[in-house]
Amino acid sequence: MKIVDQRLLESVEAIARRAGNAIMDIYARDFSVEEKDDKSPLTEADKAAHDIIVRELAERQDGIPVLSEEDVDGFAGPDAKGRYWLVDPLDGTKEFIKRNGEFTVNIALVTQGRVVLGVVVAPALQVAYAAALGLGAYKRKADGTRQRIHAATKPAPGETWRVVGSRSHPSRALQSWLNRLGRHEMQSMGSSLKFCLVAEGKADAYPRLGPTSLWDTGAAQAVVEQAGGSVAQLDGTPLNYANPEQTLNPHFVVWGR
Ligand SMILES: Nc1ncnc2c1ncn2[C@@H]1O[C@H](COP(=O)(O)O)[C@@H](OP(=O)(O)O)[C@H]1O
Ligand SMILES: [Mg+2]
Repeated sequence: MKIVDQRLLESVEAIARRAGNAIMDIYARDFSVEEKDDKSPLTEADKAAHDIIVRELAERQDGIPVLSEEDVDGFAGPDAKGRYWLVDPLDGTKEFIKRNGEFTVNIALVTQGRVVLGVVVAPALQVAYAAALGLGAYKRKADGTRQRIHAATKPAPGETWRVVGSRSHPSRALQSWLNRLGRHEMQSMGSSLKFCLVAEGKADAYPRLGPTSLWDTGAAQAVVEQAGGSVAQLDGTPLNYANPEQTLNPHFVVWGR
C-alpha cells in the first residue's frame, strides 16, 4: 500500500538536511549546554534544528500536528485521521557534545499508531536514511547517491550475532539478555544510528532495555521496517505510536530479517 509518495519523502529528507546544516554550523564552533528538567543536556543546536523543522513542516500546510522532543507541550494530539509528525531535532545530544559525530535529525510521519515515513539524517557523517511504506528504505551517501538497503537475515545456529548497543546507556538487564542470546560481538553507537545499522545489514540486533521516548525511535523504526527488519516489544508485538500522550517507549529489540 502506498500512502506516502516519493515527493513527500524527498521533501521531508530536505527539511531534515537543512536542520542538519544548522546543527553543523553550531558543531563547528563553541556552543553552550543547558540541563533540562530531567537532567538531560540541551544545546543551541537542538533548538535551532527544532525551529527549522517546525517552521518548514508548517509551511507544507497539510495541517498535520507536530510532536517534537523540544515542544511536547505544544502538541494537542493527532489530527482526525490519526496523523502526526514525530520529531527528534537532535538525537544523541551527548554524542554531539562529545563531538564524535554519532547524532541524528529524525522526522517520522505516524498514521493510526504506525510509522509510515521516516527520515534519519546524520549530518556529521554525511549519510541519510529514508523510508516509507510501499517505497522501501534507502541510504544516501555523502556524494548524493542513493541505494536501497536491506536488513540481514539472522545468524544461523552457532554463528556470531552482531549486536549494536548504546554508547551512553549500558545496563545489567542488557548484559543478561546478551548472555541468553549466545555468541555475539558488540558494537557501540550513539543515537538512532543503531537502528540504521540493523536496517542496512551491518548489525543483527539492537536491544534497548532502557528508557527511550517516541521521538527517539519513530523515524528509524520506519527505516528498519521498510528494510525488512522489525522493532519488537519484549512481548513480540511491534513498537507503536498509538498513544502519544504517553511519550515513553517500553523496552524493545530491533531485529533484522
Ligand atoms: N531516562 C531517560 N528517559 C527517556 N529517554 C532517555 C533516558 N535516557 C536516555 N534517553 C533517550 O536516549 C537517547 C540517547 O540514546 P543513546 O544513548 O542510544 O544515544 C536520548 O536522546 P536525545 O539525545 O535526543 O535526548 C534520550 O531521549
Ligand atoms: Mg533523542
